[in-house]
Amino acid sequence: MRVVRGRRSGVVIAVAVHSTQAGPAIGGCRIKPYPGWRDGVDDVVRLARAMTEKAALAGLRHGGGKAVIMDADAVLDERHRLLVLEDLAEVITSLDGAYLTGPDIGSAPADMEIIHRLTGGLAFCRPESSGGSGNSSIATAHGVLAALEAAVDHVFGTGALAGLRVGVIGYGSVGRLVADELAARGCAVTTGDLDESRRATAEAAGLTWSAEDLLGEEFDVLVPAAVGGLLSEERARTCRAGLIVGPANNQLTHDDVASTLHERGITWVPDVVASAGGIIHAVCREELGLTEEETTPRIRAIGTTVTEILTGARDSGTTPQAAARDLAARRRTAVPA
Ligand SMILES: NC(=O)c1ccc[n+]([C@@H]2O[C@H](COP(=O)([O-])OP(=O)(O)OC[C@H]3O[C@@H](n4cnc5c(N)ncnc54)[C@H](O)[C@@H]3O)[C@@H](O)[C@H]2O)c1
Repeated sequence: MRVVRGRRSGVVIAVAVHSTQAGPAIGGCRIKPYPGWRDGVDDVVRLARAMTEKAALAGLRHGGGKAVIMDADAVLDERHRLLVLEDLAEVITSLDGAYLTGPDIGSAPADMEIIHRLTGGLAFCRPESSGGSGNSSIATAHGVLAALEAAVDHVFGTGALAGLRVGVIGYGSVGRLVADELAARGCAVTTGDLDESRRATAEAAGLTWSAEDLLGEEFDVLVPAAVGGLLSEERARTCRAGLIVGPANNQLTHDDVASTLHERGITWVPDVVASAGGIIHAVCREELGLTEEETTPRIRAIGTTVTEILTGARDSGTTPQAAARDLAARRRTAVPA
């Protein structure tokens, strides 16, 4: 773990490397404000740990890591942003290849191009025009859909999506792709976003827009596609969805929430599985040199992993979270594909 105040930017940067057992740690760079630097450090540690599980479950030769840039107001002008990226690149370089970064909340492929250049290649998801795999949202959405199809099959005993009532929390880059695709497949999709300006696009795609708290509404499937930490103990006790599966990282405020959901008969697919499409795409395209056609089945395999986790949880009477951790540990010690 490195926590520094950037000598150029003055901004606090934390980089956590949780594991390099399977290979270099991989995980995005988050730029957002935190109440205090300790909150940012707590966040980076949780996120890095989740990345280790995500990489193991995805069968990647990587461990988990994460970077957070604790920008006071999360608005960096171009000049300041460059100074921050130079400071981050310096930290990444000092880790001697143990950590590879990528985009996350607040950072983008253009930032990765700069870090890639400054670190001699230690960043994923540069723009396609620069030889990278670009924005990961499409691949992440494909992975969520693969996870959702498998989970629907497991929970409702049918792979048919048409007619399901689905709530999508957050109509951003990934949420929009997932919501629109589900609507196109005949689901009754309700979505909502703090950003009301997205409403017209959603309604044009045939979705129902809701300003209500979707966690309290009745759905067959709930897709958390906004920020992490929406599922607290209290919300888990009142949630009325049959199945929860979505891309938001670190959806649970605490591990115990997984037990509460389980006891209430709500199937929760761990986000470390459902959100892995983007990272699988980046590694397959940029590191393994696979084509899009060769990469797609690797993303679709998220569905097989979901089935394995949910079946394992049912057979052993544990939560999907416990089953996912167990499977991640087994895959980490096996030789990854
Ligand atoms: N983009 C990827 O490839 C990727 C990969 C893995 C995980 N994720 C995770 O998936 C989630 C969505 O990612 P994204 O790239 O679509 O982000 P995004 O910023 O494009 O979209 C998130 C949307 O959620 C909205 N939002 C925030 N808080 C909300 C709330 N409380 N209620 C309703 N809406 C709210 C925002 O206004 C925004 O429109 C994030 O948690 C992200 O960390 C994304």
